[in-house]
Amino acid sequence: MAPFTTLAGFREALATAPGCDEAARARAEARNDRLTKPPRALGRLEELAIWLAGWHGTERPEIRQPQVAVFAGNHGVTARAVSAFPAEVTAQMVANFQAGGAAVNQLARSVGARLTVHALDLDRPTADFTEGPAMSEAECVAALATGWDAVEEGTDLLVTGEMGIGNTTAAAAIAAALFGGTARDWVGRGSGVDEAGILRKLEAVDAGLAANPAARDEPLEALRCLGGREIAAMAGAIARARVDRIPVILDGFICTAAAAVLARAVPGALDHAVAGHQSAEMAHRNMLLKLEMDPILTLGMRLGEASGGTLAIAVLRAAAACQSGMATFEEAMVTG
Ligand SMILES: O=C(O)c1ccc[n+]([C@@H]2O[C@H](COP(=O)([O-])O)[C@@H](O)[C@H]2O)c1
Ligand SMILES: Cc1cc2nc[nH]c2cc1C
Repeated sequence: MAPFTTLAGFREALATAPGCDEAARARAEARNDRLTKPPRALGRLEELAIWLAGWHGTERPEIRQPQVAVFAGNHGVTARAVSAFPAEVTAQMVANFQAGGAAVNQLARSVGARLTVHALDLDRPTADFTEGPAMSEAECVAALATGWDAVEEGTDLLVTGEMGIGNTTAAAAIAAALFGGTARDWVGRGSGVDEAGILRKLEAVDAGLAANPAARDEPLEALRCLGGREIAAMAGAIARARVDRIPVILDGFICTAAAAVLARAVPGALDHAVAGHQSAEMAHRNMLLKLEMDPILTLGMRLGEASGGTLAIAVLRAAAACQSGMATFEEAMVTG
């Protein structure tokens, strides 16, 4: 069970998390130097393998039990017509995930990952954040705890993702609160809203920032006041993974906004996380730049539901396979 009952308690749990296994990381680096390839010829794969080694605590990491956790929530701000789709689609897509018919089901199967789906109070949307906080502290803590508890025993790589009509508006508002700027800097098309919808999103984000001044001062207040339950749950799962030294692959724009809350709340909170991909959502690139994260894939995806992060499991697994399975120069008797 989650070891916190307040936002301050959550922050404390995250702040006292251990770092990676530095000795294992150093051994992995030394092993990588002896593998049969010119130095750094595997590019980013080498960096990813060494990072994974540190969090797995072994110079030969292996991904055996990847978990893809998808969280769903509904947003009061959808009353302001900020999405191309109606709010009912959130619950309908949860049913689709459960029946195996969504993109993420196919992607998870193709990389051999276990998919878990977590619907958070879909019949009780958050409050419209243009009028005040989206969640009470108790609601936000409950959503963080759902995410925390969703990480399964034995998981050795976690991907977090979401489903929530209206949540690109919430994520844009969180980004503006954390990184500064106005709605213009962070609002994009989401699931495909038209020009008039973009104007309503811009108005909603600016109104949300004005109605929730504390959001700019305290990252967890940004989450509570502007976020949604699925966004808080992703933050909870990512934090739990940090505490248990489980590496994480982030998905797209909304997932990165959830992660950014943690990075702003506690320095080093995302040391165990990599960006799985860069979404086509306009401001995702800038959010990743602010977090100094280099996405593994850039495929023009903007689906959410953990899709891009799940695909990146294949790259991490390949990186681990090279690090762990390649022969050294001595073993293969190759002149180094
Ligand atoms: O992951 C992304 O970068 C991403 C970009 C645009 C849209 N989405 C998905 O679309 C939904 C939110 O879009 P919207 O237009 O309703 O705010 C939500 O279910 C997300 O999973 C996801
Ligand atoms: C159909 C649909 C599927 C999704 N999957 C994740 N977000 C989504 C948003 C929509 C609208």
